[in-house]
Order: sequence, then C-alpha cells, then structure tokens
Amino acid sequence: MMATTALVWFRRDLRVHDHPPLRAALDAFERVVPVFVLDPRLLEGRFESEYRAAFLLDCLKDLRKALQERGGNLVVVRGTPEQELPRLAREHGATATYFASDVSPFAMGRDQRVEAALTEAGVEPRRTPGNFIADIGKVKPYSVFSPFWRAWRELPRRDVLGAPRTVTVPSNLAVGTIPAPGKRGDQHGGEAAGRRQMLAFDPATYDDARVNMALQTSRLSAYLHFGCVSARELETRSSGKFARQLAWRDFYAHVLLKHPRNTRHAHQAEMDAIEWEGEDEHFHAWCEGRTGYPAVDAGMRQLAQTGWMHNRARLITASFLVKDLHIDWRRGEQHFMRYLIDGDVAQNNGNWQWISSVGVDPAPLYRRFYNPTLQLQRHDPDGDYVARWAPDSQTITPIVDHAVERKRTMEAYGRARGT
Ligand SMILES: Cc1cc2nc3c(=O)[nH]c(=O)nc-3n(C[C@H](O)[C@H](O)[C@H](O)COP(=O)(O)OP(=O)(O)OC[C@H]3O[C@@H](n4cnc5c(N)ncnc54)[C@H](O)[C@@H]3O)c2cc1C
Repeated sequence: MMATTALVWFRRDLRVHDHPPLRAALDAFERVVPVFVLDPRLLEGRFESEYRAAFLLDCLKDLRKALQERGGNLVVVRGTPEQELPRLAREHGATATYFASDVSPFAMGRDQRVEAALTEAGVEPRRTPGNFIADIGKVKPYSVFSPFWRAWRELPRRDVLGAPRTVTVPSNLAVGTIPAPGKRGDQHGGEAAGRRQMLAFDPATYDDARVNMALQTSRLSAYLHFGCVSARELETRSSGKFARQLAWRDFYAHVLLKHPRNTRHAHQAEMDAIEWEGEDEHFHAWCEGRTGYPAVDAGMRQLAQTGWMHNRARLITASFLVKDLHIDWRRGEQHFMRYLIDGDVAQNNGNWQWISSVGVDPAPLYRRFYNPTLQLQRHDPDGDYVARWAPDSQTITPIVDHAVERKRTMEAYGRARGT
C-alpha cells in the first residue's frame, strides 16, 4: 500500500526549526513533500527587488540543505501555486497540504485560490500559525499600538518546536533547480545565517544601537521577513525595548490583516485628499541621496548600496520625502520595496503611513516633523554615519528649506482635513 503523504508548502517560513506546518505534517503522515513555488508574480511584480530576490534564493538553497541533512529535500517548481500544488499532490498521492497563514492581500487572495484548487483536487488544505508571535487575527481590530500591545501580551503563545530529526520524502522526487542569485545586498539569506545572527545578537547593545545611526541594530528583519528565524522563538530570547519592537511587527501585520485597503489608501481616509505638489526632480534627488541634507543622503545611499537602512534613517528619509518634498508617501513606499532586503508589505506600508501621519497610531502633525539637521546631531553624534555613506553631502546646496516646507505641509494637511 502507498504510504500516506502530505505536501508542506513553504512560503516565507524558510526554516526547519519551530516550523508548525512541517511538524504537523510529519506527525500525521508517513511522508512529506516539502515544496516552494517560485511564482513569477513574486519576482516580477510591483514590488520586485533584486536584493530581496537574491536573499530568497539563498534561503531556498539553505533550506534544501537543511532538509537533505535530515534525509529529505526541497522541491522547487516555477509557476502558480494554484496549479503546481494540486499537480504535485496528484503525482505523489498526497491527501493534505500544510502551510502557515499570512496577512497581505496578495497572499490572502492567492491562498483562497489555492485552497479552492486543492479542495477540488481532493486534497485537504491545512493552515497553521507560524509567521507571527501570537495569533494576531484573534484580537478585535486595533488602530493604536499601546492598547493592541496590552491585548496582544495576553494572547496565548504556542510552544517553540525543535527541528525534526528526520524528514521522510518519496524516493522519486524531482526537486528542480534553484536559480543562481543575482546582485546581493549586504546580507546572505538562509536559516543557518539567520540563526547565527540571532545567537550572536546581544540585547544589551540594543538601546545604544537604536539611537545611533552609525551602529547596527539586530539586523534580523530580513530573516524575520523570510521566516529564516521564527518570531516566536526570538520572542523567548527578548526583553525590554527589543521585545517591544517585535510587537510592532505583529501590530502592523494585524493592521493589514484587518484593513487590506491600506496597501493603496491612507488608513485615515480623508488624508487621501492631500494634494501632493512635489517635483519629480526632487524625487530623483531623494532616491539618489543628493538632497544636500546629510542625514537623508546617507540613509538613501546606504539603502541603495546595501539593501538595509537604520530605522532612524528610515524615519528621517521618509519624513523628508513626504513633509519636506511634498511627495506622495506611496512613491517612497515603492522605492523602499525595490531596495530593502527586509521589504515587507505590512511593515513598510504601516511605517510609511505612520511617518506620513496618514495611518494608524495617530499623533498631532507637529509632533511628527523630523528636522533632518537636528536629527543628525542627535543620531549621528560623532559624524560616523555621514562620513561612511555621504561624506560629500555637506557640499551640496540643500534642495529645499526645511522651515519653509514645514509650513507648507501644515497647510496642505490642514486643507485635506478641512481644518
Ligand atoms: C519608512 C519605514 C519603512 C520600513 N519598512 C520596513 C520593512 O519593509 N520591513 C521591515 O521589517 N521593517 C521595516 N521598517 C521597520 C524598521 O526600520 C526595521 O524593521 C528595522 O530597522 C530593521 O532592522 P533590525 O532588524 O536591525 O531592527 P531591530 O531594531 O533590531 O528590531 C528587531 C525587529 O523588530 C521589528 N521592528 C523594529 N522596528 C520596527 C518598526 N518600526 N515596525 C515594525 N517592526 C519593527 C523588526 O522585525 C526588526 O527586525 C520600516 C521603518 C520605516 C520608518
């Protein structure tokens, strides 16, 4: 008799440690078929990114190795999951498919189509948690962080799972090739690299690193985005401000889950009426780090060259685009997605809306103006950040005057609000 078989569909949970779908499938079936579907819509879509694609391909190579070390393998197929998964299930006689639920509108729409196609083929889709610390769909919709955080802390946590010792797969697996990565940013993808980064990170250094742009914070964001590191496992090693930052990740995922229209619209609907009067020339100067404001130029060049930017620099550069150059936050959001290795629809959109004062967790506009000159004094006290990324910026004539533009923004936002 044929052994019982299930597919395990890896998505952005590219690890073997603490992997609920893999564990559940191994517990219930004799064999599993671990699979990743290289969907051209992911690599060539609106938010395509060379750096992120290279990181993903590293992750796949590393995951295949980890599965091979346990007697298994990773099937990599090109196509759409709604076609490829039922086909693979038929080929191997699989009767169930396990995967971890996700929150972006693209992922949710795709998963519905996949579930329908699997069900039609007689294969049972089984969703598990896995990508976030807690079950963020379980709480009522929140649009302010602090009350969300209080409710979220009370949510139950699942146990952290170890990596399986063995992964039994069918003997006739056609595993497919993993394309060679193109241009990389400054991080290699993969669970092995992610776990090394997690184990080497010293939370005691975090408070200083957060406020000084020349220092590095944990650098775990890309590993969290692709699930090379489990957010739940990381939580068990976290405390203080670092633990609170991890809660922001769950918060923005929660916001997108509850408000999918936010990917295209301001969460505060009236703020879609802002008249964006900025010039294309200024947008290009911002992208290329030629604004004459060293904090902005250093951040934008760090992003272009490495695929990462310090959180403080993300705040300064994003605020500058929207509130000094009067350019629609969505153009900035898209530019970040092209370069960030950790580019993540929920996190990027949530943060862009936050700094643009159009999203959740609102505060009075005057409190969310970042003066790029003062920010630089505070957050690059020794000048190391600018010296590294944009030493020539001081010689560029500033393209706008912050004080003047601040006034224009107050007026434009006031008009949109009808005040
Ligand atoms: C305009 C803008 C765009 C951003 N876009 C993204 C994005 O696409 N993807 C992304 O992962 N983060 C994004 N962030 C949040 C934050 O800047 C990065 O998560 C962080 O800088 C990554 O470096 P790290 O891993 O060293 O972070 P650490 O400071 O070490 O934090 C640890 C982890 O906590 C989470 N975290 C920290 N700060 C935030 C935050 N403000 N919002 C949500 N989660 C947070 C991340 O998962 C991060 O890896 C954005 C912030 C801004 C202001």
